[in-house]
Amino acid sequence: MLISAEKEEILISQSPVSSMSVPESPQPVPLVYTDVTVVPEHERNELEKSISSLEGEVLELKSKLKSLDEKRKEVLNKIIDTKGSIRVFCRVRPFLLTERRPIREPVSFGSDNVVVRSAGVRKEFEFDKVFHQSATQEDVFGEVKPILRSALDGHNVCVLAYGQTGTGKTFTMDGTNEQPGLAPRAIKELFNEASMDHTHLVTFTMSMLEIYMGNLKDLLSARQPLRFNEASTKCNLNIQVDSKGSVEIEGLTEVEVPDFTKARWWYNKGRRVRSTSWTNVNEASSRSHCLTRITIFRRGDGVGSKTEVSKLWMIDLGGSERLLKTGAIGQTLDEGRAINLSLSALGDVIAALRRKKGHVPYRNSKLTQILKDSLGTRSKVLMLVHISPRDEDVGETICSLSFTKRARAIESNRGLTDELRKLREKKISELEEEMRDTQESCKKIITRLQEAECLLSDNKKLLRTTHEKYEEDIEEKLLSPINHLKESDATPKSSDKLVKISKSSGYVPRFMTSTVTSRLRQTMSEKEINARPQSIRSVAKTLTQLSTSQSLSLSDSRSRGLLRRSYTKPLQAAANSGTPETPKRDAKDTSLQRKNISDTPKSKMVTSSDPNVRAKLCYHRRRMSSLT
Ligand SMILES: Nc1ncnc2c1ncn2[C@@H]1O[C@H](COP(=O)(O)OP(=O)(O)OP(=O)(O)O)[C@@H](O)[C@H]1O
Repeated sequence: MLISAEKEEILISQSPVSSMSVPESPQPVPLVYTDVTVVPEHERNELEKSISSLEGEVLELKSKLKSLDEKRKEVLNKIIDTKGSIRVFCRVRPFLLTERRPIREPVSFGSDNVVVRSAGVRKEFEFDKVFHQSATQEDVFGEVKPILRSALDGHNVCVLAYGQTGTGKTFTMDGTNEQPGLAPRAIKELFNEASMDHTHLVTFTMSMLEIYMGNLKDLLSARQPLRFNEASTKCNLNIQVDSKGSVEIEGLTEVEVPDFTKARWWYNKGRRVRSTSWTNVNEASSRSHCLTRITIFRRGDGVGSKTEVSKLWMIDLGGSERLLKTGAIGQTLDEGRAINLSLSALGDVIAALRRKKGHVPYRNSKLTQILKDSLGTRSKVLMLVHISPRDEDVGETICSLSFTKRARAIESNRGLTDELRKLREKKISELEEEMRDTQESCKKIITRLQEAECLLSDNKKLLRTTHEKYEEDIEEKLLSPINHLKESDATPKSSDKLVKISKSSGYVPRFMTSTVTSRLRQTMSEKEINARPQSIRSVAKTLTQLSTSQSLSLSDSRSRGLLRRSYTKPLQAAANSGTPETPKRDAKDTSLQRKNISDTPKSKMVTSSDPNVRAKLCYHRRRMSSLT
């Protein structure tokens, strides 16, 4: 926004101040030169009006956005509940380069079912979604994304990777640098979504831990033990449940993650610690469960808004091998038992929740104790079961698939009649349509909100810049009358531009009419005059104040009277009394006042610090040389 500036100069006829007295009216009034910054009052008013209307618009848009956000939340929740708040996906690992592909593959699959053939027996398992061997990390993440939105909406969310060793759990959760997995993608998505939330302030913290043989190990702790069984304050952490049922792990490191880069850094650190500790004990990572927790703090931007806290757990579970088949003994057997116990406890909890059974056996393992508040009724659970395509792994594959069968959130499609299935699909697609519409409306409002906020901030900056500069100048002049007068001294000489004002004509140009600030200064000067300052210095100050008032109406007899009084009384009093009340410097001040100021005023350009605003403002130098 450009504020137009006017350059106006006035010449007011004068009689020199050297006489130390002001003759009675209609004698000439002392010469006063001034240099003031003018932000025309009407423009300032317009700016203030625009700011207040923008503020109103921003408030209105935010409230619309809030109600749309509530609607979006509700619709998403319905979609997730209709699909099932505990969903189970299956991912089939492709054959590795080192693996021999059998002539007749034991595992075949459709979009939501897997069929396993073994020793002439055919077993079919249904899932919410099956990811084929060719499915990319992007495809998998696409299905997980809606549940992340749920986490940001305040629900606790749990994403678990389950399966036999070597079936791709870590590949799905962590991925590689070229093909990042669910965890880094999810973290990135959370930051993305948070940055687009205009009604809440969203912040995140991160924790990582490992469960090995029933012990908890803090993966982000500054001090890491070399071995798992080594004494460490960060091993064997205690699990606490507060009165609201919220689970907390005592002493677990929780780091603030302000952005994705920092979050990724911590995540990689935790993964490194995990692999290092496992190298040291010479074991494979499948012997432990690795848990990553992102805690989400979501606070509304209104005064007194509460902070909602929710958790997103991303868990790479230990391998679900059958102990008899592996022929494990000693520590390996113990580890296998511990893993199987906790996996079986997890299966029991999920099955109890699915059946909506009164008692849910959370206490049977550390894993289920930790996840108690994230597997419950208000939570969303996503289990990704991984299977191998190999002939040799058929037994393990059937075991894994049977485990997840228990965990299915909704009645399997097989249990539904065709009609019910169609109805369910129709409902989901209607809800998804509603969701798209709501999101579209949200986007439009966000765009307008961003524009309004940007304009508002520009206008505020502009108002502040001009106002501050103006106030600064006034302050400077009030504090330093000598400097001001010196500056006036340098007033340029372009007399041809000067405007003569006749006192008798009563004509006052528009720019001389009072503004808010000038009235303020006038009041200040009046106060000072009324206080009858005794020193010349005070007189000089008063004069300066009067002179800086760019719009003091000189046709006003009161103003002229003030000018006269301010010049005569204190000076005369000083002269009459003969008291050397006036210090040398003050005498100099007076002589400075007497100086004829004749330089041409320079119009300064003030540009807002914001390059978008670029408002040019002229500083108006006004000359009040004489009153005729
Ligand atoms: N979908 C896939 N596409 C390509 N390679 C895969 C895929 N899934 C797994 N792999 C590869 O298979 C191997 C084993 O995968 P991964 O280590 O992720 O299995 P895991 O189930 O986590 O094993 P463990 O339980 O021992 O940790 C890795 O070399 C991985 O790169």
